[in-house]
Amino acid sequence: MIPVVLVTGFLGAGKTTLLNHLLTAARGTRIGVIVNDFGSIDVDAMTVAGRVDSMISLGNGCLCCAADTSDVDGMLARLAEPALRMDVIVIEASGLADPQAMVRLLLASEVPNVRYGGLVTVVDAAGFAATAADHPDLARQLKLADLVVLNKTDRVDSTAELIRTIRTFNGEAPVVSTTHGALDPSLLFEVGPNLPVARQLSFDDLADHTDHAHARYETVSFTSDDPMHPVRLMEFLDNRPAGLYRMKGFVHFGVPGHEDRFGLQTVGNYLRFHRSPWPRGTRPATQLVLIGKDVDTDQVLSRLAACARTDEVEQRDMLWVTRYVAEE
Ligand SMILES: Nc1nc2c(ncn2[C@@H]2O[C@H](COP(=O)(O)OP(=O)(O)OP(=O)(O)O)[C@@H](O)[C@H]2O)c(=O)[nH]1
Repeated sequence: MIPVVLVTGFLGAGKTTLLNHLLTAARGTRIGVIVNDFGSIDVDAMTVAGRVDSMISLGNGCLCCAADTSDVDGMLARLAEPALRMDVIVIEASGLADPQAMVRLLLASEVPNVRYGGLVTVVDAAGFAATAADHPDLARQLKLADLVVLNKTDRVDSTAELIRTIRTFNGEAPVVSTTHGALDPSLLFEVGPNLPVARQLSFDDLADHTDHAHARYETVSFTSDDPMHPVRLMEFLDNRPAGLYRMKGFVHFGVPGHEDRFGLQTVGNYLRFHRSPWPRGTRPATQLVLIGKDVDTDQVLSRLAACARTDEVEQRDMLWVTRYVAEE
């Protein structure tokens, strides 16, 4: 029986980072991955690709909104195909997905050689207080968790109080602190002999979900083949609308000496670029996914379009960007 581990967590908590870590740290384990990304550009899938044995992307879909079990079973059956010799299947839920609905789908699966392997909830230690106050869905993700990963602990002074608060939502699940999702894979699946036993859901847990979080958020994608102007893009980023909770993707500046691909991540006020070469065969282009609440998407898209380069760019203009480039 192949365990199916569900990874959930609020937007930007570090689910993809955790998944990438698992894929790297458990190289000997064959991990099948289902990525449930929002937006028409599958940025997470692009980041994950290349490191994964087998991956299915839901593209624009949402697992918890899947019409019926057969959709989910179709994906699980593909990954559980004996020829693939999978040891574990990990599903990265979108930050907005309803874990309860997803757990229910997995428990109802009729694929004979898979079993539900538990729910992991990733929490952003730095953003926890603000997120918990605004988003009741986080409470639900915590309540159902079999394991809580308290991530981004490098961004807080102490975790003791946070762990106490998490315990008020879920007194049973272990809380493991991590930075950059560096969780020991054996906590999730069989690297050693001990398998985690998923918690049984109560009747109440299985009740229908009503206030589905998606409705309150909007996702919009921006793409442009024209290189972006570093100063104008940074002006946009410095003044991004308050409700624009999350941005991720890749930016093409094409400035001499800076022709690389600039991966962009924003979570709340946090902003970082990661620099890397464009994968061979890819045409440089800017591709961004923006997720927000009460954001005027037309205005955001036209503001971004206005950041495309029409006039000359000095090499030193890139300094506005490079101060946000993360040290690898
Ligand atoms: N400082 C710090 N940054 C982190 C840590 N873990 C992840 N990040 C950064 O946080 C940002 C979001 O991480 P992701 O792994 O993409 O988060 P996610 O939960 O998959 O995001 P969504 O799929 O949009 O919900 C990225 O810029 C990561 O590099 C950490 O432990 N410390």
